[in-house]
Amino acid sequence: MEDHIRFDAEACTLLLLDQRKLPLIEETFACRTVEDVVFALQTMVVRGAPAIGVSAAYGCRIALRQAMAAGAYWRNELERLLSMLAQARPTAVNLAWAVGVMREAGAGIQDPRELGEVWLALAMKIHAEDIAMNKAMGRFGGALLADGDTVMTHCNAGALATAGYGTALGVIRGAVDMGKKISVIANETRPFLQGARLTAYELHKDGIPVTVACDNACSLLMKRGLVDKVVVGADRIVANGDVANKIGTSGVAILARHYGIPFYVAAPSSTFDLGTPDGSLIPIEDRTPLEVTHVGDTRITPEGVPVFNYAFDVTDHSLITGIITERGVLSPPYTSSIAEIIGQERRP
Ligand SMILES: CSC[C@H]1O[C@H](OP(=O)(O)O)[C@H](O)[C@@H]1O
Repeated sequence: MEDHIRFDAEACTLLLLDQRKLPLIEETFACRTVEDVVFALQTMVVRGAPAIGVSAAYGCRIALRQAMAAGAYWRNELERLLSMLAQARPTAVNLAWAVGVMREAGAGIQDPRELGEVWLALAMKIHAEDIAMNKAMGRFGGALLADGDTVMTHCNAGALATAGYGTALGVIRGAVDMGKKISVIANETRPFLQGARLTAYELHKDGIPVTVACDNACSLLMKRGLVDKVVVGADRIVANGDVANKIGTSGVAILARHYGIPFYVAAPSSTFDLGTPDGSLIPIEDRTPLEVTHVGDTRITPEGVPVFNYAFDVTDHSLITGIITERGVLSPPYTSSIAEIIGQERRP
């Protein structure tokens, strides 16, 4: 599934597999303007921290084409569009990282045509490198899984959340590629159901045994010894190893610690934010109530009753057995292992 994000350079159009409609409908959503890209990010046509970063990189190229219409003022218009893009979703650091990398590469280039060529090449490099990083994570992480393991995941950290192959699901795929028999329990992950709809879709297509579980079955499944390890993705990992990920992740981590089950996080270096010292400072996206009050078009809560819909939570670094990256597996104390292995160098 390495083609769910495509860029038509001639039409300067980003083509996305519409993840809102999976698994029942496979449909492409075309982004011809920055507004289209922002809409796709905010409504989760495309979602998942690395996939958001790759899409934003192509979004910068679209912003340049759009800004050219402003004539002599194209730089001002470009900056307005880039700022709009960078603010589309607040928690996944990959979005700001990708726009920042593009801005840095374009600094000092006066000719918009030259800038367009540089940005297209860089966006394609970010895209290709994400797949390569996923496969490296698969090798490092796959070695941590034992033949016959049942691994619990939360949300979707697969090919659909990245440029292809996946972070947490990349670890699963890496172990399978090593000849290990791995089964997966995919937490459905209310309210957007990334686990039930997207992880199950990906793994079933790959022929990897997957069972969907209600989010609130987690403790029972662990207590009954049905979970050997947990592997999840991340949206932002900060300097002390605290991890922002899909809402519910911290609860899974607390239960895993209670039941003595190893809890791993898989993420590329582009998901690290060394400028933020701890997880209390990570912005948590607060999404539309409609995702909670409705299932599809059907209302399930009474009119007038408020709901919480925080999209992420923060797992304390003390609950994490290891952080799997494309540069190796980080072990506690994370403040030093992150500084040593990830460091400041996170450029593609
Ligand atoms: C490859 S990790 C992706 C990460 O992003 C997901 O959030 P969302 O579906 O809202 O973009 C989830 O937290 C995943 O772990």
